[in-house]
Amino acid sequence: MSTFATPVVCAIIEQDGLIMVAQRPPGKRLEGCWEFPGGKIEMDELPEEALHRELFEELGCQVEIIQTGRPVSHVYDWGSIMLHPFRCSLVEGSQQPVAYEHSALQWLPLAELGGLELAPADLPVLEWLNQEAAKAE
Ligand SMILES: Nc1nc2c([nH]c(=O)n2[C@H]2C[C@H](O)[C@@H](COP(=O)(O)OP(=O)(O)OP(=O)(O)O)O2)c(=O)[nH]1
Repeated sequence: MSTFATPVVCAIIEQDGLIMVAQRPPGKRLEGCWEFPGGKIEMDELPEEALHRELFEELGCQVEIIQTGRPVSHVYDWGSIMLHPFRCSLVEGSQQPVAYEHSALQWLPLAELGGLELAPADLPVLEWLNQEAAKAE
């Protein structure tokens, strides 16, 4: 197995106090798990560029970045990823997200995300979101 960690971006899209999560489709790794939409960063692409590209491809929406999180690494049995999380909001006039590539989308309060079967790499991201929410109180 390569020791190179595949760089991945993900967006925590927030709207009206809710967060969007997307369900990974059948036939893909982590099938049925919930994730924050995004995907692999391509060669010669900045994380922010990958984020905008992936969200437009997967959901048809445009976002602006509210806050950049610290990248988290996770080792799966098929390899490692380095996940770059971004808190985002939809830009004014953007299409609402549509599940072009996911099985389902749902908007949930932060407190309910812990009850989902999230992709394991997303647990430290959830921890970060909880820390930021506690700071904002
Ligand atoms: N987009 C996204 N991917 C995540 C998250 N958490 C997590 O472990 N991943 C993993 C799943 C995939 O292995 C990889 C992202 O790959 P991808 O979404 O671009 O493409 P893919 O499903 O075809 O990936 P793969 O089957 O080749 O691993 O990162 C997350 O919150 N969002």
